[in-house]
Amino acid sequence: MLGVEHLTVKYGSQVALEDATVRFEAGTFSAIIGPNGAGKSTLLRTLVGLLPDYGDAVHFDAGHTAQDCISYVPQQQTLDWGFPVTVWDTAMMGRTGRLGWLRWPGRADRERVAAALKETGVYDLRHRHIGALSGGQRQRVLLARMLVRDGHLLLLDEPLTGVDATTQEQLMALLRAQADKGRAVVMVTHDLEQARRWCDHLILINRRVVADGTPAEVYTPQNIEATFSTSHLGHTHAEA
Ligand SMILES: Nc1ncnc2c1ncn2[C@@H]1O[C@H](COP(=O)(O)OP(=O)(O)OP(=O)(O)O)[C@@H](O)[C@H]1O
Repeated sequence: MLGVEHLTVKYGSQVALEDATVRFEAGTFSAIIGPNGAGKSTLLRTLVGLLPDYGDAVHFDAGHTAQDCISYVPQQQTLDWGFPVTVWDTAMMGRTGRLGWLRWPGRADRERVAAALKETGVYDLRHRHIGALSGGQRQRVLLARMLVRDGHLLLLDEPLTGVDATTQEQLMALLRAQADKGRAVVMVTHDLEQARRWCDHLILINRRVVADGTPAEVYTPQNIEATFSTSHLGHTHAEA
C-alpha cells in the first residue's frame, strides 16, 4: 500500500538511512524499531512527505496520494503545547485543517470528534486547554486528532513516550483495532517487547534495514544484537 525503495537519506554529509526498502500493507500493524539515531523518524518523515527531496523513493498504491490518506502523529515533544486551544479544538483540527478554519465544522465533524475523544478516553477533558494536560492525556488527544481524519495510513512517531503501562496497553489495543479494520498502521518505537506482542510486522533498523518480517521471523538474538549493539547517536562525519 505504501513503501520506500532504495531510500538513502543524508543530512549534509551524515547518512541517516542507507538503501532502505520497506513496504507497509493495509490491515497490518507495523513497528519500526531501533536505537537512538537509527533513522526511524527519518523513515517516517520521508513517508509522510516531510523530506520532499526524497519523495521519488516513496511509493503509494494507485489512486492514493500522501495528502488524501495519511494521518501522521509526530513526536509529542516536537509540538507546541503552550498554544491556547482546548482539547476539543485540537481534535477538531484533524478535520478542519491546522491553520485557521479551512471550513466551518458541521454536525458530522462534531459527532466524529466526540466519538474519537470518547474512544481515547479524554472526552471529559474536552474543555481543558492542552497546556494543562499530562503526557499521557496529550498522547490521547493526538490519537483522537489522528482518528478523526479517517485516513487509510496511520503513521505514529513514538506514541508510547511518557505514557503509563495501563495507558500503553489501551493505546496499543486502539491501534491494533485500526489495523484490524483494514488500515495500515505504522509506529516508531523503542519498545521491542510491546511491538512483538501487538504488531504483525516488525522492521529493525540501524541506519540500514537489519530485519523485516513477522515477529517470529525478526525476533532473534542475532537480529537484536545487530540492531542494538551500536548506536548512531552523535555519529560524526569521520565515524560515518
Ligand atoms: N534535521 C537534521 N539535521 C541533521 N541531522 C539530523 C536531522 N535529523 C536527524 N538527523 C540525524 O540523523 C540521524 C537519524 O535521526 P533520526 O531522528 O531519524 O533517528 P531516530 O532513530 O528517530 O532516533 P531517536 O530514537 O533518537 O528518535 C541521527 O544521527 C540524527 O542526529
